[in-house]
Amino acid sequence: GYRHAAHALIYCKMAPSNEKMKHAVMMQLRFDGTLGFPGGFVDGGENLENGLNRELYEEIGLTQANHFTETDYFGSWYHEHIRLMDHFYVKKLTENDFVKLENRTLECHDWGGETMGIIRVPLQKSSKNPNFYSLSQFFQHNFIGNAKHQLIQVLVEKNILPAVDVQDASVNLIN
Ligand SMILES: O=c1[nH]cnc2c1ncn2[C@@H]1O[C@H](COP(=O)(O)OP(=O)(O)O)[C@@H](O)[C@H]1O
Repeated sequence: GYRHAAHALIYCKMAPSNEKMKHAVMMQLRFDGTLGFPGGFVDGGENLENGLNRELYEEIGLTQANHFTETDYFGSWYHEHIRLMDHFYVKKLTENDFVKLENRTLECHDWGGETMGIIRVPLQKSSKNPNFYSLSQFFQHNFIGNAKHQLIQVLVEKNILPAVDVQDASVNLIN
């Protein structure tokens, strides 16, 4: 047998007045020092979405109004070496709801334990050097499991950044 986990990428579109950041994408600094998405193990008997919503309440204070459902399902990956089936969900929130979650994190059960920080993925281009993507530096960090791959796939599929820019940032370290 194997265990199940569920993780979520939450993002929002920023107000048009925000010229540098068109979107915000949430990730977290985990207790083990790596970057990943909020979420965790789903207990036996609990359905995936219920498990995910429970984990997201503990980590970022997700409330009923923003609960994940089957329509937010993105895909699953099996990690043979640790016998884990990881289920991935993606949801777009309003900027207001996104910011509320960021702020609530500091008062959550898991703060300072499993969750060492909620961060926004740096998506902006340098104003001085148009070839420079903050993302290329960001990709140099260590990510848990296939979180980096999940991030890349969502950035492209949800049209958060042009595919060519994501590709550039993932193959070139420019600074
Ligand atoms: O963002 C992610 N993407 C893919 N897999 C992840 C991510 N975060 C954690 N995992 C994997 O799922 C397992 C369970 O998730 P959880 O967040 O509870 O981590 P933990 O067991 O290290 O506390 C982890 O051991 C890790 O292998």
